[in-house]
Amino acid sequence: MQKVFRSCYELDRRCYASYGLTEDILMEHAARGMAAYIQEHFGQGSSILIVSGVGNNGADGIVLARQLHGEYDVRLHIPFGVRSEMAKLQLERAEALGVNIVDTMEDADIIVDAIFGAGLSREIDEETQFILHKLNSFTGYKIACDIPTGVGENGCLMPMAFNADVTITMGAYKEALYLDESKDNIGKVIRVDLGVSSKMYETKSDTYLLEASDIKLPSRDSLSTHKGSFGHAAVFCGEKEGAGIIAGMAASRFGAGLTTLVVHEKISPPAWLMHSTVVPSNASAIAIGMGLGEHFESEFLQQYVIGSHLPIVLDADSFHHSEILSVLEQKERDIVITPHPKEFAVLWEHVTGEQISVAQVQQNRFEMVRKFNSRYPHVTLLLKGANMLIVQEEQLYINPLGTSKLSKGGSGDVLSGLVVSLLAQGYSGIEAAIQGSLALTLAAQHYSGASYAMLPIDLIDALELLEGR
Ligand SMILES: NC(=O)C1=CN([C@@H]2O[C@H](COP(=O)(O)OP(=O)(O)OC[C@H]3O[C@@H](n4cnc5c(N)ncnc54)[C@H](O)[C@@H]3O)[C@@H](O)[C@H]2O)[C@@H](O)CC1
Repeated sequence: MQKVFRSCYELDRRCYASYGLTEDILMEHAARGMAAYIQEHFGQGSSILIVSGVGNNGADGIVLARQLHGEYDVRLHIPFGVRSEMAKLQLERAEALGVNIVDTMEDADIIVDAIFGAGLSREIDEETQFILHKLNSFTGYKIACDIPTGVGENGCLMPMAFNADVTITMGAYKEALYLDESKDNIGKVIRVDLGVSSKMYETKSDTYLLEASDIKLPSRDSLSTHKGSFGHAAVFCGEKEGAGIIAGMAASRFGAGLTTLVVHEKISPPAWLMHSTVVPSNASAIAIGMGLGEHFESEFLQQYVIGSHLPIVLDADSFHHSEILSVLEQKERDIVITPHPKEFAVLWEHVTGEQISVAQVQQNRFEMVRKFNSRYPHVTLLLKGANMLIVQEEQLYINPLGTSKLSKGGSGDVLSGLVVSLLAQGYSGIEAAIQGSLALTLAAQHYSGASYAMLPIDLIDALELLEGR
């Protein structure tokens, strides 16, 4: 798990004030990080086009040009001149060394975008957009310095951006790198140190980036166990029964000792899932909403969902049921909610009366989940998306490991099943959401078929592969 920050300017300032470092030292390390990546992945003599802007992001690019000059075929393009003191100083040094400064941009083995980074504060103008379109059309491997040009401080496109294969980010991970809208522009993210280790550079943060190594799979280490040792997940199966069945299968496959589908009428689930018209008395967690429709009577929901004290996962149709949403007020209960952006907009209107569009949710994902959390801090919210956001008690976790293989009906039902399974096995709400989301994304990564072909059952099967990875 890594810390994530909204901005690194304060962290840079601390390096100067507390550690006696200078901008020059930090910048030398920023460029060194990019140079090391290039030296590791590309042979000497490869051509590199570096496009530098007016400020310190541009200065990083100029330093990189100096560091690689002589070893690589470096071409430095500075379309708008230089403005910051550091950029001026770095340009003087590069010129003294004889770095090749070019007036035009041509394709190269490596394209480095150092036009705007953390300082981008408004939409980029047409000339910059023209440059970016040209850079994006080149075939060379694309590296963004710190943050791709055109990605704003909250991660939104302003209005378009450099399409990086890799973003080499300076000092610490930034929130701007994890908005769904710009995921394709960011590419892979690599963080580099700026002259002190990340432990010394970083301060406190309430936002974390989840990594594959954070997964903690359900433990079956003890030998003296029976099915009752691993909890009993009760999964409501509504009008579209397939959704509940998928969730039930995922719950069972992810370790729940018993899984029961709570049904209204007879269905034909797989033989290894039980079904019942009531929530079993020994259930240890429930999940409701997947394909629910209007299947269950109010009194039934009152008795088995709202009146229950069991840990609960609310998904899908739950967000359209104001009576089910009364569960959110229950502070003594582990509650995990797993809306996708459209469901979040519906939920938001229920809880605030304020109408918001899906686009508004998507452009303000971090802000929206924090606002929700300030109303319901005890509830674990998992906002689905290309980068899932999980929040509870002011702690926010980003799961960036999702893949487009998951963009298919049924993936969300699998997620609900994973989370209820973990709740049933005794995980807290926040741990169940974190671990369920990690298991989902890692299982998808393990699926080795074509990216368009994965079915929910493949995802459930891939859960088997997580142990011992
Ligand atoms: N201590 C430092 O200052 C360090 C800076 N570093 C680099 O410096 C970058 C930040 O540098 P800056 O703060 O100079 O910012 P940028 O270089 O990202 O932007 C330069 C300036 O452009 C102007 N600007 C903003 N939006 C614009 C727009 N749409 N059109 C035209 N002009 C616009 C702003 O005045 C901004 O300060 C980081 O991303 C990182 O790459 C790193 O070298 C680490 C150390």
